[in-house]
Amino acid sequence: MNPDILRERQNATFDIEKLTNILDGGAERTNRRREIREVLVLNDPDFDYGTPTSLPTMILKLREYGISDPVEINWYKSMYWGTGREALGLHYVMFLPTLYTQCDSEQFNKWVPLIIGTYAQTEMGHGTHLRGLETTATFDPATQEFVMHSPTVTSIKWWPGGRNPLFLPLIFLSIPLSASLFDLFLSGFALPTCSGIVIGDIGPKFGFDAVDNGYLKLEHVRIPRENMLMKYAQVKPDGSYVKPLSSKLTYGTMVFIRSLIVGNAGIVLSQCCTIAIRYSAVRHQSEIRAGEAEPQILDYQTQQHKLFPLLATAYAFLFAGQYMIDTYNRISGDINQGDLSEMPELHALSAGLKAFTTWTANTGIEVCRMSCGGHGYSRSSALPDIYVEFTPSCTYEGENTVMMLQTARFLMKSYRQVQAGQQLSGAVSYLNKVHHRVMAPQAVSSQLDLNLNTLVDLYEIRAAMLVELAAQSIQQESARGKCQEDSWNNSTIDLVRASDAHCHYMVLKMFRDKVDQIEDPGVHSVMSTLAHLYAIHGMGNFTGDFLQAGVLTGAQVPSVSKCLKGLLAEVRPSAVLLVDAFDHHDKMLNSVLGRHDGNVYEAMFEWARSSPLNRTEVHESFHKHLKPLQAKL
Ligand SMILES: CCCCC/C=C/C(=O)SCCNC(=O)CCNC(=O)[C@H](O)C(C)(C)COP(=O)(O)OP(=O)(O)OC[C@H]1O[C@@H](n2cnc3c(N)ncnc32)[C@H](O)[C@@H]1OP(=O)(O)O
Ligand SMILES: Cc1cc2nc3c(=O)[nH]c(=O)nc-3n(C[C@H](O)[C@H](O)[C@H](O)COP(=O)(O)OP(=O)(O)OC[C@H]3O[C@@H](n4cnc5c(N)ncnc54)[C@H](O)[C@@H]3O)c2cc1C
Repeated sequence: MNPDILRERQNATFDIEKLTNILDGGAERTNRRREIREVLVLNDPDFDYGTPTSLPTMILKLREYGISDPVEINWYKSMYWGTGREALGLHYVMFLPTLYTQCDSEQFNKWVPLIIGTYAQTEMGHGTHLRGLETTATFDPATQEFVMHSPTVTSIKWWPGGRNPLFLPLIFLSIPLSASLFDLFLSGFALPTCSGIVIGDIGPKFGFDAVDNGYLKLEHVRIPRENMLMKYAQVKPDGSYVKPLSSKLTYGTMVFIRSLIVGNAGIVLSQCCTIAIRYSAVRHQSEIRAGEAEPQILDYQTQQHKLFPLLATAYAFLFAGQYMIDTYNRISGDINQGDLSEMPELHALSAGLKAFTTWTANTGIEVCRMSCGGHGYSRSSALPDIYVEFTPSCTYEGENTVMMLQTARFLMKSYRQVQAGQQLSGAVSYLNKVHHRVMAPQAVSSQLDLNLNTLVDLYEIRAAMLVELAAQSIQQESARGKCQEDSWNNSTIDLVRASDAHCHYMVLKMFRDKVDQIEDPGVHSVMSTLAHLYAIHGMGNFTGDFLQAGVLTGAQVPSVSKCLKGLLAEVRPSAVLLVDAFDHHDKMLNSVLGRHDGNVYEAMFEWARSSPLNRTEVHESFHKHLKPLQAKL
């Protein structure tokens, strides 16, 4: 083991295993995760690490081992495929959940055990604006069929992931907005040459190469009436339409995956922090004091400033992900029972946190890559691949700006309710204080109060102020004679800013609440330091907001920076131990720089030597191109 990394692991001030257990949701979950990793994957003789041919093996193994819990499936898949994607991701996170939530019982029993599918909602002309989808589904009572049709070039279904040559069944969204199981295979359309079906691949993408994203054009294709997913809405044999309790129930799968994405952003950021911080512990470069040995780059304050706030953010997002999925499970359970009262709040929270966490993690991955210098740009670091696979999460499952505006819609509605004298509950209850002006700037002392609860309060006041400013912008636009829609559009910068601040406050509050639950003194101390770092770093990035909210004075601004530097120094001794607690296996990280043993250079040389370009002493291109050219010169 590299001596630097060995030294970093001495003198631990907290129990790493206990922190890993907290991240997993308990010691039993840690043990189960490791059992899946060590026994069911790494020590499985059939395991052929992450190669496409092993996809069928993985599916059969999941069935052989009886793994059906979504979290355990994710543990198995992430071990099997490492940081890469695999073609069936969409099947597990969108196709199956749609069948689980939108099929009636007869359809569920008929389809769920049998098929693998994809999710075809986006069209060439519309991905965000679902009410603008153009594909039509026209019911023909004479034949009890829907006639599916793509009337325009912009209505061609575009992007469905995992459209394999066998034509996966599709969850298909069409106008009137309803979901149907469009099963090319089971409906007898087994080949693209069938009349009415034009299908293909949309071509090379930025990344996401393990997933074949396709297109599908339909020309008056008929499918049985029974293929419409009829749990919430039905078309009866006589053609009468039974409306769902809410038209937004069809959007349920997107809310589910957005809720999952929050925790995934934390996982991806934790992977990148593991790689960058371990590498920074073994990389020596330049000098701090003339004539002394080159220091570990982790001892540079700028390197700590790049990585430690991201480390704190990774923990914050992992805890936010736990909160988000627990909230999703609770509210979707109520929805299943017909209680839709918290559906708007679930939508607003999942939409906002999905955007907030993916934007932050997306930027953070690049900071981690650049903090590793040239070796960060090598594929051996795994960082370029992680970035390429993660970055579309800012676009898919709800484009981030649009998601922030959905949250803003909920915040504005809540603000108007408070103005009308209503008492709010839930995540926006802090807006109650706006009405009673309790949000007035606190008499701030000359010293910054670093109590975590006080910091949460300051973020709450910042969010409330920005919500009020956005509402006032809309009111001012209306006062200038603008219609409601133009008043909204002319305030969308303020609205996104308010949603971002609301999400920032929510994430910090979740982090503080999680720290409060930690009983082990050592773990509580180090997590409290990270939560402080997350809060102070955000205050440094958005100082203007806190000044504008009257909760920070100009005289206090230097103390924010001073406090930040102190917290960086406080984290330094525990940095490697804190990424060890994420418990990412080398095989899954697949990163020369992030190895647990820190033996980067030897591994990098071996990795380079294995490059295809090094298979022969002289590359064949010399003999094929250069040598003949030399002969002519
Ligand atoms: C392994 C991972 C692989 C991932 C591969 C990627 C797959 C994909 O990307 S699948 C396709 C994903 N596509 C999307 O996410 C589409 C995004 N667009 C939408 O969700 C919607 O178009 C919208 C929410 C942006 C707008 O919907 P719309 O029907 O136009 O609603 P309005 O904006 O007019 O708002 C009306 C009203 O409805 C409420 N609402 C909207 N969505 C939901 C929801 N999901 N749940 C509950 N309520 C919802 C909205 O809040 C409004 O309420 P009020 O303000 O009370 O009127
Ligand atoms: C890797 C990948 C995989 C995908 N897989 C699938 C899949 O399996 N199935 C599927 O159905 N789809 C899939 N998609 C499509 C994805 O869901 C859409 O791309 C996404 O919903 C964004 O919609 P859009 O592409 O129409 O972008 P647009 O909405 O056209 O966004 C373009 C710009 O317009 C802005 N904009 C749009 N509306 C507003 C507004 N109201 N206010 C302010 N600004 C606005 C956006 O902020 C953005 O800056 C995938 C996409 C990617 C990248």
